[in-house]
Amino acid sequence: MPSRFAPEPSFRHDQSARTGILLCNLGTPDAPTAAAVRPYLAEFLGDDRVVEIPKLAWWPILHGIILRTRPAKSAAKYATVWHEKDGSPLLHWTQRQATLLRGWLGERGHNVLVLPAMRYGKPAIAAQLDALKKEGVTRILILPLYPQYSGTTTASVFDAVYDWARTQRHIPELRFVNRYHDDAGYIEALAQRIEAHWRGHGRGEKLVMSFHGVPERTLHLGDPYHCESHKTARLLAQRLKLNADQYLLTFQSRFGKAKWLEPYTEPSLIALAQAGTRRVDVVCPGFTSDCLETLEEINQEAREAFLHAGGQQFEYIACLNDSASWITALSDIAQQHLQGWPTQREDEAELKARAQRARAAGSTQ
Ligand SMILES: C=CC1=C(C)c2cc3[nH]c(cc4nc(cc5[nH]c(cc1n2)c(C)c5CCC(=O)O)C(CCC(=O)O)=C4C)c(C)c3C=C
Ligand SMILES: [Fe+2]
Ligand SMILES: [Fe+2]
Repeated sequence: MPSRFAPEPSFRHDQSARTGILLCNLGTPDAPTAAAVRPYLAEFLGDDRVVEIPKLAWWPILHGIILRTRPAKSAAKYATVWHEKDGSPLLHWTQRQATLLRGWLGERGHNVLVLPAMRYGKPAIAAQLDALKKEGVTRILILPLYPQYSGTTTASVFDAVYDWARTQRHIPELRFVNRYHDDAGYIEALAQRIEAHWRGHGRGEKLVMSFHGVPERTLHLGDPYHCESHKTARLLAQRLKLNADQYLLTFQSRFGKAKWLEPYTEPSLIALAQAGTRRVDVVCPGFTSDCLETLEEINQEAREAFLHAGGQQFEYIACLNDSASWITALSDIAQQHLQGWPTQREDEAELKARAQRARAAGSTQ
């Protein structure tokens, strides 16, 4: 009788257990074309963590309207940020973070595999979990690249991992990182990014911290995202010694007609320009990598709106990407959650020796 579980390699007594980290981000299309954006959007907007409207009502809107019109419009925007050699900025930075994280943990003596994964599109979470297992990984830390927990993002990554686990006979040990919105290293990495920009370009009258939005309803239903975004902003402002009128927290990327978290980024920038603010510096602390939402929506569309409304100078401050202070922070966060797992090279050597001793003892009995 065929098994409903994925085939397992034969169990090997002498195989040493390895640890892996899955660095998860949102996802991106394969190319900046309508044909490539359509399946990506179908997967993304078909996720009931992202759009909570009952399927019976949502499916005709998604498939009958949105997926007929939005892919071409989104593709045109993706084309403006797509890198000739590296492709999607989101994928590029996520891959780079995975490579650097493995290297930095390696320098600290940890022998761990680190793979990047995307919740929508490729490399898919299930495929990367399969790849880790193939490498003999038996413990996996799921590390989403979302500092603030949201049901729409963090929980959706976890869903994909649980779905994969349902297909496995031999499930690896799993750990999940929910959040690091108030982690001292993450705040420090953001502060250093901003200070470096100020050193090179001077300082604006207002620092606008723009976070991705979510429907306001989710806040009233218990989602911590709004509060965690506010805490990140407050800690960052404290670290930069900003008083309340020197910075502003806003939410961007509204989708659909429902009310999302306020204040909205673009109308706030227009209001600032109209009130006489000549220069703004804009940073996106909730995005650990530059992507469509930061490079196009903020650095192109929002810039245009601010300048059009009478603003004089718009400074976009790049995301954390592969900055050294961010990779250090990410390594610290990972290390904190790896505690108790034998990832140090000497731990592994000790485990191997113990297994050999046990085998030798067994053979004499
Ligand atoms: C439909 C509702 C959406 C919710 C809720 C949402 C939450 C959310 N998203 C991010 C991070 C990213 N979103 C990105 C793109 C993007 N987001 C939505 C919609 C929602 N996001 C859409 C439809 C798109 C695709 C582009 C478009 O057609 O407008 C991206 C960029 C991806 C890229 O390839 O560069 C990121 C990153 C967060 C953090 C979040 C909730 C907190
Ligand atoms: Fe989004
Ligand atoms: Fe957007």
